[in-house]
Amino acid sequence: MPLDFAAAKNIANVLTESLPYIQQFTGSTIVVKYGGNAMTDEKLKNSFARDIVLMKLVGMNPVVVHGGGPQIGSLLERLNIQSEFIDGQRVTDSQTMDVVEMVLGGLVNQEIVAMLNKNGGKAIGITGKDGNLIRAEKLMKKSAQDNGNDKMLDLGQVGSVKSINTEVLRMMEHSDFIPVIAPIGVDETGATYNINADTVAGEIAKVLHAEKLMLLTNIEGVKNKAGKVLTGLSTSQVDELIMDGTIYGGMLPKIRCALDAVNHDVTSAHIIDGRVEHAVLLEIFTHTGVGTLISNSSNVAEAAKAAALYQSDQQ
Ligand SMILES: Nc1ncnc2c1ncn2[C@@H]1O[C@H](COP(=O)(O)OP(=O)(O)O)[C@@H](O)[C@H]1O
Ligand SMILES: CC(=O)N[C@@H](CCC(=O)OP(=O)(O)O)C(=O)O
Repeated sequence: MPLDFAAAKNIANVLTESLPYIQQFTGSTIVVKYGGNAMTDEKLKNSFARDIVLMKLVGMNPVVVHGGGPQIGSLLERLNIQSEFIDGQRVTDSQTMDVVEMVLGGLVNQEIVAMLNKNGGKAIGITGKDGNLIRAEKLMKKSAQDNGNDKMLDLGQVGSVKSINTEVLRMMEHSDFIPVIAPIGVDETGATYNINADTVAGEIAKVLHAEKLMLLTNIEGVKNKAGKVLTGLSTSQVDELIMDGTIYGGMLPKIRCALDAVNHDVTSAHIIDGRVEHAVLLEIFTHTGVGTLISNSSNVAEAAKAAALYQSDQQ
């Protein structure tokens, strides 16, 4: 078959565009929260796996943290166990905790490991219990005021992250292994906790001083009032969008964890559309990316990029 010069030139252009990013990010830690459609659609699953394996091959240090809310929901339904959410957190009694642990620590975690390995990676699945990776404590949630007093809601075995033991992750950083982490924590007594996956990804990115935190979701990115995707946001712009109600619901915990990360040594956080094939690679290796970049204004280079993107979005 004769060489298609136009197609070949296109491939060469893409490869050259990625070169400065490969040089910039070699040796960097990139924490990726994997969830949504990217985790259920067969084509997207493989494209995600190839992206992560390629990142490792070119010298980056990808750390995968996964969700699995819909998968937990469907097993609970099959078992006829009712499930309730308060502010995006699943109320978790001990029966529900067993299902959460089975689904996140077993089925979902091992499926991702197998998928990465099938695509040439060396993934290792762990939960927050392994090597005491995630020390958790019980999360008590404040509800709206009740007769002027704060009412505390008991969410059962839902946890917040108390500390992360980076030892096991640091070991993998200097090897071919790719960690795949299920968001389950443990306390000093050995009690198990169910933790929101975005929160775990953010906390891990913070302690590893990651270059990037990438949160895959099922929407194009953070949108403005008119429904247009905002490709770049600084922390002060995010505050404004929360105050005026443009960011609400499920996007709130995501943006809060992205903000917290960039305020604690993570260079940038990205909320990206996991429905796009190769979303992770496109975000890292191209000039434009495929979602919303959030950066701390004290990081001059990233903030300038975010501000420029925000300006062009407003036009
Ligand atoms: N400003 C905004 N831009 C984009 N999505 C928003 C915004 N504010 C609220 N949302 C909502 O947040 C949702 C994403 O959160 P969620 O569904 O909980 O994500 P995931 O399931 O990936 O964790 C979007 O589908 C959208 O309905
Ligand atoms: C406390 C809590 O709500 N935990 C989540 C953990 C999984 C998760 O976060 O999955 P997604 O990212 O797919 O939503 C849950 O039980 O669904």
